[in-house]
Amino acid sequence: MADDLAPAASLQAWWGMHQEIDTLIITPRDMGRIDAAAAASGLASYGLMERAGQAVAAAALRRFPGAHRFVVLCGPGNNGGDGYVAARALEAAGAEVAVHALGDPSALRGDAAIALRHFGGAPRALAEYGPRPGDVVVDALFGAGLSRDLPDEAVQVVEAVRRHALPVLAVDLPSGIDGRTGEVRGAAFEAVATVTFMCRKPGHLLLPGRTLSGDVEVFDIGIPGRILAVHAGHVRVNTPYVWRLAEPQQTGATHKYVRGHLAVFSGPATATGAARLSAAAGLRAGAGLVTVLSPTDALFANAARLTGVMLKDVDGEADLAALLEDERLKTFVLGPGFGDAGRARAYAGLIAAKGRRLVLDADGISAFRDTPDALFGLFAGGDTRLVLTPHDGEFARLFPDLAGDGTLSKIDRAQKAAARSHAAVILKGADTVIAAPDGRALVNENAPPWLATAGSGDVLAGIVGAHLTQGMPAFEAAASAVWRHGEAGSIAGKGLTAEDLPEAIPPWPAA
Ligand SMILES: NC(=O)C1=CN([C@@H]2O[C@H](COP(=O)(O)OP(=O)(O)OC[C@H]3O[C@@H](n4cnc5c(N)ncnc54)[C@H](OP(=O)(O)O)[C@@H]3O)[C@@H](O)[C@H]2O)[C@@H](O)CC1
Ligand SMILES: [K+]
Repeated sequence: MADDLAPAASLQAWWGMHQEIDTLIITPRDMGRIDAAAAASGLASYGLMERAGQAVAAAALRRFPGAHRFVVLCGPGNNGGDGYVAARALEAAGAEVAVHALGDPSALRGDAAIALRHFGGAPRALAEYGPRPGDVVVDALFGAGLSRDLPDEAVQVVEAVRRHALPVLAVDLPSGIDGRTGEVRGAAFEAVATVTFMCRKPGHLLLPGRTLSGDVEVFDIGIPGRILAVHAGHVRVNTPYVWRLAEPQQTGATHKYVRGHLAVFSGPATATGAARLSAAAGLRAGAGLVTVLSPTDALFANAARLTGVMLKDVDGEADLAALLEDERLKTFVLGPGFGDAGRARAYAGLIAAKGRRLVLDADGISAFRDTPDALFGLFAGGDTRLVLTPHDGEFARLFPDLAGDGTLSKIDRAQKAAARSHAAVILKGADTVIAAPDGRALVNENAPPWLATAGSGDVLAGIVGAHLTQGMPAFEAAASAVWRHGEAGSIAGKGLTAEDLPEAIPPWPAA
């Protein structure tokens, strides 16, 4: 089709070759591979630990100038090793330092054992730590290697530190946060700040890890970018960097039909507002033309409140089939306020059969709760033409097994769902994840908390539709829509209502 302006395959290749370190999100497993590859390339691994620990000490001194005492809690692995380096550096800076170890320090291996030797002091047992006012806790118990729930001894310290409201600076990750999923394993420190190395991990971006990590400082300990790039996986932060090449090109000569025609299905007379929000957002986000397709009984309700958006009555499959004869109608938004599940399934079937693109949201998603495979089959062939925009509840309707699998991270769930459904999936939340059927995934972080308001999802669906109908590939259309939606939330500001959002959608960022 003429709307395939940027072929998905070349964007995929670009993704593999251009890796801005700030955008990488690396799982603990891949970070382990990176460590191993760095060591195999001749990079002295203790040097990495030394730089990591020094960075932690520098952050502690900078952030907590009024600390009476730094209490460094060291675990049984390399996270503990970073802690011993930090303790040594803090002492060298003239600070008062107490070190407490989980487990037997003489059992430390490798670089962590070297770090303890350089520290030179004798750590006291973790259970002997008694919090005092003025303490700043440097948490080096567990980082990337946390493999099960925190041991009781550590849980007790987490609770004592919380009771005394002591500030915590976490090394790599707050202990208790699973770096792969962002979930809490038993208990976790709540850090004022976290110093991590080279790149952020999923646990820094996925909730609740995102909140518990506080400010995340990423420190470059000197692992070459070429090693990171080889093992970086397919997960990135959702920034314009990752989709800017797919932005719709607009010239002075761009005709409104070239910018694409978007159609949004309205619900019945009692539920028309959601579709109008989508339509208004679609127009503002750059669709050349937007039409609300309305049941006849809702025409007046819609007509009274639409400007700039066109209106057409569609009362069933025959009407829609006739409309689909118009090749310029490329993209549909189905679901906001739609209501009628049977009709939603029939409409989705027709749209798929005619090779059009579909944003399936809200009631459109729920309509397939008993027959998700039928939906996935509709869009199975060719380029990705379906975008699904579920929140967690809607996700569980289409993918109950994935929703119920506690071993999966939110990123894993979105990736598996995208592969299964042949759709770009926007798994919504404060930590929205966008995934493509080919395995690429993005975690979004620009949405302000007040964006979670009634109707906000309808606006997002409209922006996605606008991007699709301008020819963006589905994944890039979805990701950039989530980003612009987040920006709109910040621009509209605290106390916004969904009606404020379309006007606040910003222009495309400068390339
Ligand atoms: N990335 C980099 O480039 C660099 C990374 N560096 C640092 O290395 C850190 C990763 O080190 P790591 O792999 O040794 O893991 P870490 O978090 O110390 O824990 C592993 C130990 O804990 C144990 N253990 C696990 N869970 C447990 C539980 N619930 N309860 C009890 N025990 C448990 C586990 O025992 P096991 O599971 O084997 O029985 C093992 O002994 C990383 O976060 C960063 O700080 C820097 O030094 C510089 C370069
Ligand atoms: K830690």
